[in-house]
Amino acid sequence: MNDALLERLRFCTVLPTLPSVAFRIIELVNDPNINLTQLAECIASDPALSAKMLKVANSPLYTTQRVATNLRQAVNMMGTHATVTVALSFSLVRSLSGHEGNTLFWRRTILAALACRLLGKHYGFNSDDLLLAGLLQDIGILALRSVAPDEYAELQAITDHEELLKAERNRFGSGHDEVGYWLLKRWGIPEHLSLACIASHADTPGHEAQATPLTCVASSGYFADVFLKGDHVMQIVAASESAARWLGMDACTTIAMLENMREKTQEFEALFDMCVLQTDQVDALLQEAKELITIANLGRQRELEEKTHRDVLTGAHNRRYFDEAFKHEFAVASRQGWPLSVAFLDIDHFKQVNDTYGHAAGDKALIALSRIIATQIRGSDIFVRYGGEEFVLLFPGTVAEEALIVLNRIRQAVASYCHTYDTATFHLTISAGLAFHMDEDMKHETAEGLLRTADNALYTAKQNGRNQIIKSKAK
Ligand SMILES: Nc1nc2c(ncn2[C@@H]2O[C@H](COP(=O)(O)OP(=O)(O)OP(=O)(O)O)[C@@H](O)[C@H]2O)c(=O)[nH]1
Repeated sequence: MNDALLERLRFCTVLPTLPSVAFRIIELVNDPNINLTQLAECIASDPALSAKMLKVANSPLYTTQRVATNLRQAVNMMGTHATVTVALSFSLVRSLSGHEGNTLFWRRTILAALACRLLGKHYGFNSDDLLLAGLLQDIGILALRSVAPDEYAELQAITDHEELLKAERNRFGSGHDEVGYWLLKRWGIPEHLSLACIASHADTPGHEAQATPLTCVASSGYFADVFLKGDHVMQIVAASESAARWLGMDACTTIAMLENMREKTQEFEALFDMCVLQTDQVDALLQEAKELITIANLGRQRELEEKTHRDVLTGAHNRRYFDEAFKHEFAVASRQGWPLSVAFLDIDHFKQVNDTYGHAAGDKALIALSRIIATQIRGSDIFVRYGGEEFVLLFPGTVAEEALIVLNRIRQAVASYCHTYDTATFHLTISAGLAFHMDEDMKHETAEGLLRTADNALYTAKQNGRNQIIKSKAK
């Protein structure tokens, strides 16, 4: 930490300090032989804290079937560790918040602590430790305010937390993260908790996103800001980004966490005797954010699916898509007795195009041809690049005669199209074999069998001189 600031902190007589009960509790935290009786006695010495502990033990946050009617029972029910951390949390907030309970600082601190607790629960960490770490993470702000009240007052207008930290570093040489760490060490707070101050402002995770108690603290401030700042949707985006960066949490889970926070806020307000939420707009905004994220996710998923189902060169469906779709259409047609026409298409003498004009000209021709075919079919028809210069057309719900009309239309459109490449122009033709499924005399046992019939018909079309469609004969 900056030396000059350290000097000022050391000699400051009004630094925030904890009530004596909190110091005794810290001593107990560091004592490996701590027992529940000692702890209960320590808390009992502070009537306000005792009442609070009883309230906490019976609150929905610590739901158990039993009700604690006295402090001893409450401490027994919560166990040593939870009692220590919760008692420390409350005595800390009570003594430090003083008369300024509802300032932005305390509202953000309480909300961030709530976020820490819920994140801890979500990832299976000790949620009481995380609650306390969340409460402690910005304690350095109080220290800086005590040491330089006038100078700090000038930073008061900065509402963005990261901007505030930058301004502190400019003004004092160190920010509230380092100052907080120093203060907590001085109080004797265990290292795993005091590190929360530093973690809350680490620049980057330094490793791949991974949920740890410290990365929970690091993202908790962003969760709190969703409820505090005017531009909620931007804050939801920031919370979602930070949760992804630190914890690897997806956007839907982030929204669910925020909803959970919203639900639990009232209980928290009651426990800390503070009013932290000032707007009921949050509900509507969370709903809106949820819808936006769902739509974005669906869009992304569809885009991805589309990409994996399409041939890159021509945009036609690919073989992987066809295998699934064909199996499905064949099964539906067989079950319902619906007609299904299938055509195998092949470009005539395509090798000559490559050999004469080059592979790039062949590619361009494949693209043009695919466009022609795509414009001649219905949305329910399935156009597939089966491989190389071979294509398959599936016509669900279409009898062979209708499919034949479409195929001839395609054949004519292809034949009349003039391809250009550099200065060269050329024409192409296609041949196709058509097979049909579901008439009494044209039933196929399997999808593969149906495709084979179409392939055989294509072979006949080639044999017969190309540029023609052959409809397979009834068996
Ligand atoms: N440019 C280009 N050519 C391809 C692609 N895929 C396959 N081909 C070519 O398509 C040609 C197919 O040739 P063949 O199977 O001999 O058939 P054909 O010349 O069309 O003759 P017929 O089918 O008998 O009328 C080969 O030259 C392949 O290299 C591709 O993606 N791009």
